[in-house]
Amino acid sequence: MTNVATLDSPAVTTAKPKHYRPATELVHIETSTDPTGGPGSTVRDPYNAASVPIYQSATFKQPGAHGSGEYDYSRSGNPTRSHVESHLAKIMRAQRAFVVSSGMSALDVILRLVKAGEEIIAGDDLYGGTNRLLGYLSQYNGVVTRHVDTTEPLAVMEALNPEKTRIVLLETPTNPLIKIADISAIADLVHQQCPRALVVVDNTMMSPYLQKPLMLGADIVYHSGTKYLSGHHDLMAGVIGAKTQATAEQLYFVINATGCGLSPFDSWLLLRGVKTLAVRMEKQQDNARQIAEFLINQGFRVHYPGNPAHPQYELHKRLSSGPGAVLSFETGSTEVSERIVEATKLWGISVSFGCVNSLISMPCQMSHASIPAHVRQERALPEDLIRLCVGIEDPQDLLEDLENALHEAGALPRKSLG
Ligand SMILES: Cc1ncc(COP(=O)(O)O)c(C=O)c1O
Ligand SMILES: N[C@@H](CCSC[C@H](N)C(=O)O)C(=O)O
Repeated sequence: MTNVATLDSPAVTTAKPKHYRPATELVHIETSTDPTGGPGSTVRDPYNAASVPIYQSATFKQPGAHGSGEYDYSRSGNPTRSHVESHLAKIMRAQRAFVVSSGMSALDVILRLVKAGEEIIAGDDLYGGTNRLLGYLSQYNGVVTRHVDTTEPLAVMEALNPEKTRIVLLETPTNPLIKIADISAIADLVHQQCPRALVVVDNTMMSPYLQKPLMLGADIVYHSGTKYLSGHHDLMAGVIGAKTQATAEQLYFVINATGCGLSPFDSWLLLRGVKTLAVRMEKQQDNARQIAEFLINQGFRVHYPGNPAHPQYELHKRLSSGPGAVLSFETGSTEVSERIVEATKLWGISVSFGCVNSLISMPCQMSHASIPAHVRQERALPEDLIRLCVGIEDPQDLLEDLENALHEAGALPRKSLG
């Protein structure tokens, strides 16, 4: 059934997988010893291995001169990669999923669906690397991005151009200001006004455990698999979910043509990580709620969708099943923020998030440093912003370490805002 040289990728089935509750679904990997795959399974394992094997092979021998084997070359398809892709398709409620070498490479694959002269609409608060890639397309490929406030569906609507808009790219919550975009309302508007446009959601901060954008009207969802999906900062990966077979085929073509499919070993690591997503996310989120509450009580301006004072608290509750474990806060002084970051002992000073360890960073100097200072200023990204990515440690230790750092930096006591 495979046609690796052109559009279709190997090991694909149209069978509908059985759905369980989220924590069960993450652990339960469907395989079959049936040579035809079996119901709900896209990948067969002749030996019934309890852990999906790593097919560390670049090529696959063919049954004859005309090829026709299910796999021929790992750039085009690999059984370990197929396993994780079919598992993630089920979890994201996607028609098809693809795993690639990083979150940025997932976005790169998606953006290749846009031709010169067409336009992208994206947020004005978004990950620095995303901003950089969009800037590159504008400079070298003739694809302009209009940055708007995606917390306002009307702002998106006003930027839509039925002839030109090809992609509306949403991050929700945004990195690092944790703003929320109404995926459903925006998807409805876009589909009515620009039937050719695709609504693409970067769901990295939520993971499919907390939010499923394809069920909210998005056409494509992607994640940095480097973050929650793998959970241990021991690999780089990108995960794409497509709502329709037609979109999936276009994406697969680019992945095969450019060669960014995830390696067998990293596919295996990603699959192992995904199984514990529910327990990690529940614990990290629980810890994050406590940290946010502590900071709010100290009078800091905290950005966290679990905070009832967050301007889109109710909207986020409608879109997702939880606030997640990334928050940011302002201190009022870049120097004070630097001192806080450097005074922590348990919180690692590091970019990225979604790891079992807690991390602290200053976005303007780290993850978002590639956005020029004047653009950061125009977009009101505070230079003193501290981002916290909460891990699975004992929350009391995290709170004590943070409180000590705040004292050491001279950031406490502050007047409580109540
Ligand atoms: C929201 C968001 N999307 C995408 C990416 C890109 O992912 P990766 O680092 O895996 O390329 C990142 C971070 O790097 C991110 O924070
Ligand atoms: N030097 C890197 C910075 C990566 S930031 C990773 C992550 N998305 C985050 O928000 O912390 C780069 O230039 O991309």
